[in-house]
This record gives sequence, structure tokens and C-alpha cells, in this order.
Amino acid sequence: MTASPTATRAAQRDSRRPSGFGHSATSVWLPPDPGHVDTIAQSHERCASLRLSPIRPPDHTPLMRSDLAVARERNRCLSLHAVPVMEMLLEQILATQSMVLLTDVQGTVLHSIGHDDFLTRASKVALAPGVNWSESSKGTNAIGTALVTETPTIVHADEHFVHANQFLTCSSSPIFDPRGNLVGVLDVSGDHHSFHVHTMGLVKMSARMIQNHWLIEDSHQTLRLHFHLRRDYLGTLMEGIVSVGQDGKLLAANRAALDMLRLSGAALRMNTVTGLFGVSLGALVDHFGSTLSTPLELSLPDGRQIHANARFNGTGWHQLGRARDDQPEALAHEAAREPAARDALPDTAREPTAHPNAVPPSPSLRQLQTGDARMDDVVTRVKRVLDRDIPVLIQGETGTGKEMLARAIHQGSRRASGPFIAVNCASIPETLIESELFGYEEGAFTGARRKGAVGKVLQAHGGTLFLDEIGDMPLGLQARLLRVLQEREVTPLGGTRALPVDVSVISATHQPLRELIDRKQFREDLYYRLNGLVVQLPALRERTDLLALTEKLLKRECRGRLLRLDAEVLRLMQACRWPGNIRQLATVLRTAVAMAGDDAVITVDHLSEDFLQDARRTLDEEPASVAASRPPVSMAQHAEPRPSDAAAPDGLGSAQVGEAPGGRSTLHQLEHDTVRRALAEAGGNISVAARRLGISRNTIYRKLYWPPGAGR
Ligand SMILES: Nc1ncnc2c1ncn2[C@@H]1O[C@H](COP(=O)(O)OP(=O)(O)OP(=O)(O)O)[C@@H](O)[C@H]1O
Repeated sequence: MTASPTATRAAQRDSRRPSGFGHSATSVWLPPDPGHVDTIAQSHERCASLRLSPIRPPDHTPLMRSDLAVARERNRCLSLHAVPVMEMLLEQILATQSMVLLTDVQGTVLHSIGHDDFLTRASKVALAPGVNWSESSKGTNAIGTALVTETPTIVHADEHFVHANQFLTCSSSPIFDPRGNLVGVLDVSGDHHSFHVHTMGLVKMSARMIQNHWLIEDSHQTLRLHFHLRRDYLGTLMEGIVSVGQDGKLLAANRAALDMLRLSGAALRMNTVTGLFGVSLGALVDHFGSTLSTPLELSLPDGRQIHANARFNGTGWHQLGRARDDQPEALAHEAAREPAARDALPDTAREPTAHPNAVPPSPSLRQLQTGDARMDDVVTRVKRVLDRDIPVLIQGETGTGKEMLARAIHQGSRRASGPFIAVNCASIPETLIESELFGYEEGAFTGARRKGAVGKVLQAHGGTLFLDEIGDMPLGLQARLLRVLQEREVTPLGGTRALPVDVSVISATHQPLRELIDRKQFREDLYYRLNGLVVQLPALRERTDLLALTEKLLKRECRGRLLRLDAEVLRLMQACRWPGNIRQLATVLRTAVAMAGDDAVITVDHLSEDFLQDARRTLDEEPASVAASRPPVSMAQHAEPRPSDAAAPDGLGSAQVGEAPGGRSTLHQLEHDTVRRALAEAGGNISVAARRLGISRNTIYRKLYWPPGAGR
């Protein structure tokens, strides 16, 4: 049985009955285990070495609203799976005057819900969305410390480093995505008088629920193996779950599985079901495909016995059976590799092709050209250095599509069949970047994960390593990265053997690296190693293809439905400064599509309050001349689209302006007239007209000089 929210809710209800947790019963605080005291002591040492003050109130400034919106969008999958569980968790602890918080991997609170009385007190110490609760910002606290140790953590009363936080009792559990990456923290915080011994258990169970739900949702057309060392734990939140691809490779796992298998997420993906469980995919399909199958007893490579059940998300077991029959070589190869595959050698360090739902599909470079001249130029320049071993440095504000471009470069290169490994240097806690990048040998350090792990650099072997937010890489590590790039070999932490590695490097930043060099925050030699080709992505407000991009994203969000934006919406979109760039545009459209329900037209009523405020503020502030120069938006000024118009491949306006032939304007004539008028108004300056119309110069030429029906 899978851990369904309902079943678990019942289990939780039962488990709390004897203690009377449902009413305001509290417990006496006792350190949960001997390791707890060490954890707190080590955290206090870290805080002291960071020169944090226990007395001075820490900085509570929350993120700006637009930055919080960006952080939430970045963590959309996490929120999607966590928020329903948070609500359920709150129901369980309602009587304890506490609150439930969700943070991202940097410790920034994304969502908080809770008891009204406590919310008022909590707001004084800024347990609120947008505020950062990492250890380096707030000292020892359950969220920050759980992020460092990657284990469930309680911090009670005066265990908090900062005195102002000592009225709190907090229980946190880290959350890992289906690939084993730490992505955030779930936390319950309340007044320390309301401490309850079962809170930590509830938080841990809720975190497991989030992870299992995410993993199960993410595993399409894959077989899932649910297992445990004890048969009676099958079907509980304690069971391990791994998803297996059609070629027998392991794709994802929950934390319980990784712990039982004693593997990191990256090492898991180098294994096959045969290698780890001693049974082929075909045998599993045969056994569990029958109606009355019973759990199987399987052996792990170290001899431990486990009990396993299997589930399948997809059209049916027979699909997997067919995949198995179609790929005898893959299975033979799988059988031949057996347990040796768990050694993380560089030539086996290729990731299997990621699960189709795990990462967004990579666009081609051509698909990034939607009519903006600066983007055209970026793509042209990037194409010239493809496969020439020239590192690319992508600069641009947040959300401008830096990672999307990096994926497109990888996709267009000879390395496309190799892995694309992205490392966000800003979102990994500073203390973990080194191990995350270079990996570590078993027993290399204490206080965090103790098993060995393959670093991201080695995982990218044969493919592309994407170093996002490179400007945030700590100075000390920059020297180490430079050495790896120069010598093309990596020595994991605690290891002695250097492993050769072949990666193509793309890095990205929103920071002016040259200024960082002047301020001695970025190494000049590393800069010159990374900047073979530097490209600058334009901010959305500078792009001339807002309408084309909007159409593309709207199509993506509508999934085949017919929807258009009305004139006022388009006017506001053109006025908006888009601080979150394309990411923000995508979010605004996604929300609007959802709010529109069955309506055929998106109106101002469907837009989020945040966006409306930003756009209206800009409109209020800008001089009348700027507003007057804004091009008329054709989409909104014409009749309702007919179904056949929706498929028009052109920009938003044109897709909606088709009119019946026979005396009235054709689509082409309307476009032609609009372009001519804009050109006349711009005094014949094609660049100005292009900018005002939101299309590229090339499109202007096409619209003016190509006959109707000619290819675009
Ligand atoms: N050309 C594009 N077409 C459609 N969607 C795009 C395009 N460029 C970016 N996006 C979307 O915008 C969002 C942000 O893109 P991406 O993560 O590549 O930006 P980024 O510059 O790397 O952001 P950050 O600096 O915050 O890491 C993603 O959801 C992506 O799918």
C-alpha cells in the first residue's frame, strides 16, 4: 500500500490518541537522544565562528515581494506537494498554538500557516514568508540546523543561539526531491511551553509523505519497488521506494530507500534493479503482473534480505513486459554489471537519461528565437562555439532563461546524449558546496551525511556541467574549481585518488563578475577560465518579442485550450517592468489560465494582485509620452477568434485577427498595414518600429515584403 494522505492521517490520529495530543496537552522537554546535544553544540560553534551575536537581534528583512514570488516559482514542485500536507499537519497540532512553515534549501520561508495567537508572536521574530532562517542568518534554529545536518532536528528554548528566539520550540525535517537532492525544510514552531514530544514524529511523517507523494507523481511509465527490511513495514511511511525505468535503470528514490540501500541519490542512478536487488525487471513484471501477487523476498548486495512489493504508474504492466522483450541486450548488459556498478568510477559516471518528468524538456537553440534581435545574436554566437571546447558564460537577470539557454547549448552539442548536470551555487548552503561539487569518500566528515557521494562534477562526466550563479561561489572554493577545470581531474573530499573527468562547462550569473573581481570577491584567473564566450541575455522588459513569448507560454499553459488575453491585460503586460523576467511572465499566465476557468478570454479579473499592483504603479509613474508611444495591441482589438485562427503560427495579435475574405481585411493585410503605420510613426526607423511593435527587425521585413502565404 502506498502512504496515502488519508491512511496516514488515520495512522497519525491513532498514534496520538494515548498522549491526548489533540487537546492542549504538553510534554516535558528532554533531549531526544545523546546525539542531539552534540548537534546543538556543533551548531553553536559554527555560529560563534561566523561571529553571530546571541544578543543583537538578527536581520529580519524579508525578501521583496517580487523576489519571494520568484523563490516560490523556483520551488513550485516542492510547494505543490507540501502545502496540502502542511494543512493536514496544522490540523493535528491546532491545539498547541503553533505554526507550520515550509522553507527552500536556503532557509527562506516560502509558506507559513498557523494559529492566529501564535502568528502574532511569531511575526515579532519574523517567522514569516520571505524571511531567511539559515544558521548563518538566525543562528542555531531547527530550520537552519536541519539544512546543515540534513537530518530531522529539534531546537528547543535556550538551545536557540539568538536570545530573542528562545521562547520558541521548533521541530524540522529536511525534504528531498525524488533524485535525492535536499530542496527545503518542513518545520513546526511554537511557544516552548507548548512543546509536545510527538511533534517531531508528526513533522518527520509529514516530510516523508511529501517526498513519497512527489516521487509517486513523478514516476510515469515506470515500475516502483516498495520495500523494507521488515515485511510488516510494507505499505507504511517507513518503506523505501525506488522507481525503475523501462531499461531497468534506477531513476529516483525516497530517503528511506537511500538509507536502506546506503547510497546517495547520484550513486543510485548509476545502478540497475538487477545490480541492487538481484532480480531482473522481467522477473519483477512476471511476478507482480499477476493478479494475486505476494511480496517478494530479495537480497541486497551486502546480503541483507528485504521484502518488496511493486506498483506501476502507466498504461499497464504489459507495457513494461513489452519494453523488456524489446530490449534483451539492455537486460543482458544489466545482468552483467551486477553489484560492481555501485562503484562511482568516472567512466560509469554517466547519468541515465533523466525521467521525462524530472526535468523540463530542453529546447533547441532555434526555439529560443522568438523574434528578439538580441536573442538572435546570442544564438548565432553560441552556435559558432558549439563543440569547440570553449566555456560559455551566460549573464542575465534572474528568470531571463540562462538555464534554458545552457540546456539548449547542451542539446545542440555532440554531448547531447551525455548528462546535463546543473549546480546552483547560490542555493546550496556554503558549507555543502564543496562536497556537492567534488563528492566525498565514505567517512570523510561527521555531522552531516556520512556515506560517500559522487560529486556533481563527476556526475557530468561525458556531458555538460552548468554552474548557475557562479558569482556566489565562495572564494576558497574558486581555487579548487579552477584546478579541476585546468587539470581535468577531481579528488573527492577525504580521498587520495584523482579521477579524470571530461566535462564541457557553462556558467551563469546575474552579478557583474568584473565588479566582483575588483572587490576581490571573484578570482580573475577563474573568470578567464570560464569566459571563453560571454553572452548577455536581455531582460524581458528590453525584449521586442514580449507578445511572441506570451503566446508561446500561453499555449504551453493552455494545453490545447483556446484562450486569449483582452486589451487591458495586454496593455498592463506591456507596461510591467517584469523584475522576475520570463519566469514571472510564465507564473502570471499560469495563474491567469487557472483563474479563467472555462472563460475564453483572460481579463484583469484573472490576474494576480501582485502583478496588477506592479504594472499599474509603472503606468502611473511613466510619462504620458511613453504610454502614447506604446504600440496598439492587435489581439485585443478584433473579433473573438475562430477555432481555426488559434493554430496560426504567428505572434499573438495575428493569431487572433483573421477575418473572413470577401471585401474585408485579410490577416496579412492587417499585419502589413499595422507595420507600415508603425514605420511611418517611427520616421522610417525600422529598429524603433520593431521595438514598439514587440517584433524583430527581420519580422518587419517579412511582414512588409513577403507575399501572403510565403513561408516564415
Ligand atoms: N525562451 C523561453 N521560452 C519559454 N520559457 C522560457 C524561456 N526562457 C525561460 N523560460 C522559462 O522561464 C523560467 C526561468 O528560466 P531559467 O530557469 O532558464 O532562468 P534563469 O535565468 O536560469 O533563472 P535564475 O537566474 O533564477 O536561475 C523557466 O520556467 C523557463 O521554462
